[in-house]
Amino acid sequence: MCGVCGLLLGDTKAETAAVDIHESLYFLQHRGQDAAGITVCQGGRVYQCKGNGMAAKVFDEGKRITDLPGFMGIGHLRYPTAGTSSASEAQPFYVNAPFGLSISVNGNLVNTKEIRRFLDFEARRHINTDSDSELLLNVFAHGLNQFGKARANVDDVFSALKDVYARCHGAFACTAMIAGFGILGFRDSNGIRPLCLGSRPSATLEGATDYFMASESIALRQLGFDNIIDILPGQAVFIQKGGVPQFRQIVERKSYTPDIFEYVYFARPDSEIDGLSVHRSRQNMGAKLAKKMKDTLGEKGIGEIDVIIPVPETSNTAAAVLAKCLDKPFSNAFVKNRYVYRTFILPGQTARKKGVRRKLSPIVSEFKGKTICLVDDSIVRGTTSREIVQMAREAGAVRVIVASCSPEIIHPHIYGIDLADHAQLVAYNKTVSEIATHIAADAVIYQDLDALKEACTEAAEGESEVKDFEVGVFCGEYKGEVPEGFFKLANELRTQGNCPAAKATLVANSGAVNVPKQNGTTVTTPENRGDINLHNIADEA
Ligand SMILES: O=P(O)(O)OC[C@H]1O[C@H](OP(=O)(O)OP(=O)(O)O)[C@H](O)[C@@H]1O
Ligand SMILES: NC(=O)CC[C@H](N)C(=O)O
Ligand SMILES: [Mg+2]
Repeated sequence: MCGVCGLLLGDTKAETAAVDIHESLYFLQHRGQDAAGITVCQGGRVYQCKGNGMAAKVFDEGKRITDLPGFMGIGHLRYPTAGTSSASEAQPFYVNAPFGLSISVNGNLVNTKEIRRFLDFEARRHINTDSDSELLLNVFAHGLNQFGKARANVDDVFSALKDVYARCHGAFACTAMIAGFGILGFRDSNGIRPLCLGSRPSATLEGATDYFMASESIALRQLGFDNIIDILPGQAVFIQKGGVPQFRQIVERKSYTPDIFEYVYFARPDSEIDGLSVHRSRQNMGAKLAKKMKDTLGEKGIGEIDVIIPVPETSNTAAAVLAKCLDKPFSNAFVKNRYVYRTFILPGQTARKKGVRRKLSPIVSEFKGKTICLVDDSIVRGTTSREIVQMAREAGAVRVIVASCSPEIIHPHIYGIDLADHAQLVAYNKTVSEIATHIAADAVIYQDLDALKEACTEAAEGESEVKDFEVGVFCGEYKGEVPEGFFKLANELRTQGNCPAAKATLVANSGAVNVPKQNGTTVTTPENRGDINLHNIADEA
């Protein structure tokens, strides 16, 4: 679930776009911890810095920003969900022809094999990595090139996007830059991945306006942007140098169904997505889960619970409301190590497991001799719940109930979350009591899907058009099309690819043909191969 952004300063002589973009990356960091990048443009020339690591590492605490001059640019934070974790797949991606195009993508494509074939044999464009985002950029570039012009106009840009929507299936929210011309934002026809736009008065040129797009509204607000609107499903916006936003419905909207996982886990609580407050949705999840607990455990069962304990950090909001609704004491009895970040989006199960113990530790006195109810936003692979149930017992809890703000996750996520194949999902093919046994809890209680959807729709700040969500992980019905044989192929490639660092699951989604094989000899994986990092100042360290 990457973070993307794009900025165009009203003062075209300004050279500080990278300063603001860099700042915004800190408000989007929770969406991707593996790689970060910024591409800017000054005088028609493109400058870029990107690499593996969090923003602070890649940009060396801001030092590199001075090497990135320009009045417009785009940024990216990567959580790899296709291709590999190689530094060459850090974004933004750049292609020189036509016009010097750069792109930042949040999302996943589901028909990469077909696109790769098209680009290879028909468009005859060279693809240098396993990333699906590089494919999307090249489809766009091919579309623009078809006009055979030395300079594109705004209509050309929108027309080329038609090709992107026609050929690239899946979910995506993208920011793009055309050197010397302007910045572009567009969103898939179901609005699965988020993107919003805001404006602020220019600080350096009177009467001029700066425009900024980002995955989450918090990044806009913290940088002083206002008048925030969501880009709509199938819609694009282009802001030409010195101009105002021009909107175009590129394809008909198929639905308006944002990914419910944004509200459950991904987004920051201080963001609003598609008119729904993430914070309020999580409060509602807590209230609805309290009701489900009453229905499941009855008065006696509820009476036995001594304390409600959140599993920091995402579930804090929901757990506090749940405790209030059940009239129970609430305790922050798991302390979150502030120097450890999100564990779910770490690459590799070993790192994730280690991450949980490093991140959470119990205040023993809060557990001793008690019946506790642990509240988490989701139970996916069960890595977190298995570890924390054990920690709670080690700390002296006599009974441990685990309550999840979202229902059982039994299907893979295919639109930009590395949410595994069925076999890795703890709830797959198990009854609730089998899940409890698996994570060594005395009981597990899950939110119902309808209640979760209501929790989100009831979080509208004013009007929201959103009445339904992408919920494929819970029910197996995805909003976008899923090509025939997609899961079978993904599973086959994943099994063959048995290559932890390269994240075989990701290779599966990329449509790449040469999956590394484990035959006892040392294999060159996409991970340890040298990268060709084109025009990247991060290499000059
Ligand atoms: O069942 P699992 O596979 O462990 O995945 C679910 C857990 O992972 C996430 O936490 P994470 O530590 O990533 O982030 P947070 O601090 O925002 O809660 C999520 O909030 C759950 O706690
Ligand atoms: N999580 C995402 O949005 C990832 C974007 C893209 N599929 C990548 O892996 O780089
Ligand atoms: Mg968590």
